[in-house]
Amino acid sequence: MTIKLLGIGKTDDKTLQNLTDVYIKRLQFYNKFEIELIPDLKKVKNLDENQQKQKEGELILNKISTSDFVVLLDENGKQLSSVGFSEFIQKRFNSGLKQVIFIIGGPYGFSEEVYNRADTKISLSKMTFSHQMVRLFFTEQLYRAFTILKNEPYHHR
Ligand SMILES: C[S@@+](CC[C@H](N)C(=O)[O-])C[C@H]1O[C@@H](n2cnc3c(N)ncnc32)[C@H](O)[C@@H]1O
Repeated sequence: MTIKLLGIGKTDDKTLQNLTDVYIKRLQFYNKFEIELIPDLKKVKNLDENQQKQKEGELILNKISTSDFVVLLDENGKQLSSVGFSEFIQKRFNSGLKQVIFIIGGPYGFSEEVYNRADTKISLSKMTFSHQMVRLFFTEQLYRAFTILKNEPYHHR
């Protein structure tokens, strides 16, 4: 099963990118993990909030296959412990899926169409983080989940 993280816009902060890269690299030992970044929309100043969400939503939906299990990272989603998240990942493996795709929204979140396509929503906190922070926090939590599933001494319960 491939695990993909889909986001919008590149990370312009080198420090955050370098930290995220540490976990991306570590994840390769456990599973096929890919990050795909949709380029930022051009001329966003001419778009209102809804138009931007709509356009980003179309780009996101174009990247999803019918067989994908789609998880939105959303502050209003379900909150899980790290052990709970590792169980969530294990359940996806057990279902024999080809790909699970986690999606980080744009500055205003997701369009209705993207919400409708989603299989579930997961929150990393009730607080709102920047999309670049979410890339780092998510990759670390996914790495942690694999170490929990493998009984490795990274996570202390
Ligand atoms: C700047 S936030 C957008 C916030 C916006 N208020 C919204 O309605 O989603 C950009 C993206 O980062 C992700 N994000 C931010 N905080 C999060 C959290 N606490 N848990 C999960 N994802 C989060 C979401 O994917 C969100 O769409």
